[in-house]
Amino acid sequence: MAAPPDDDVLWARGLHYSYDGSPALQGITLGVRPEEIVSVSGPRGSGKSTLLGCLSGRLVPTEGEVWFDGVPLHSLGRASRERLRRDRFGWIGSAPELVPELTAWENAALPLLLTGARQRTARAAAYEWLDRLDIGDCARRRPADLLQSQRQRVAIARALAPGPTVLFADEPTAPLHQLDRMQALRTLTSAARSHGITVVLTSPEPAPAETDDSTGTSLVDRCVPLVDGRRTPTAPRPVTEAEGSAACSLSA
Ligand SMILES: Nc1ncnc2c1ncn2[C@@H]1O[C@H](COP(=O)(O)OP(=O)(O)OP(=O)(O)O)[C@@H](O)[C@H]1O
Repeated sequence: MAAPPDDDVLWARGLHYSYDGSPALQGITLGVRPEEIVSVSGPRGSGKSTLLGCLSGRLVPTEGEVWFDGVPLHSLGRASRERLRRDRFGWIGSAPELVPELTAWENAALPLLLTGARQRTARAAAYEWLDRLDIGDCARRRPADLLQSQRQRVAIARALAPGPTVLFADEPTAPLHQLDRMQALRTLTSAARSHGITVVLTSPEPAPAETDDSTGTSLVDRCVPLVDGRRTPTAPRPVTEAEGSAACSLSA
């Protein structure tokens, strides 16, 4: 078995995944460099969520390999995989799944508390991220008292507060309005960049949201288009602003 390239923090080769015999991924190979922000795009059912699931250790591929930082995720036992996910990965889903009984800061602090951090440390980190995401004044409110866009920011704070090496975000802006979408994506990508966090996110088609309307710049470094569980040709990296938006829209 060939070792993964040294310069990729996350590397997958020949990934296949089937649901009850129906193929969702059909031989995906993909490398992600440290601190890179990659968007996996494609139409509904193209396998984006399944790919993210396999890369993040939520799903075990039917066939193929996933390596993270030199560790073969695909062959780890369940307990080691869960530990690695907890300690090194962050996850944001398309719906902000917050604990309704907890306040915003308690939700954001939860993963840190679960890894044994002291309450004071977890609270400080939670407040810091909520502030950074411009929702510090919502810290004491419960999810039901927040707007959807604020809840999604709490979910982003919760994913970033433990300082993951890789953040996986499955259509993180899907439930938001167009304006909130761009802002949430800008917030997420700039927070990740400033903290050296690698990001793999999925983006639906049509209307990938990676190009910042206000500046015309691409918020992601690279788009990986999928169709029917396979990669389609993609732009070389690093992409320029024009290439970034073209690569995303071409794959529609
Ligand atoms: N839990 C499941 N059980 C059975 N089939 C599934 C399941 N999840 C996904 N699939 C199927 O696998 C294929 C890929 O689905 P996947 O959700 O990964 O695609 P996607 O690109 O993320 O789609 P969407 O944008 O709709 O979320 C689809 O044909 C889908 O119907």
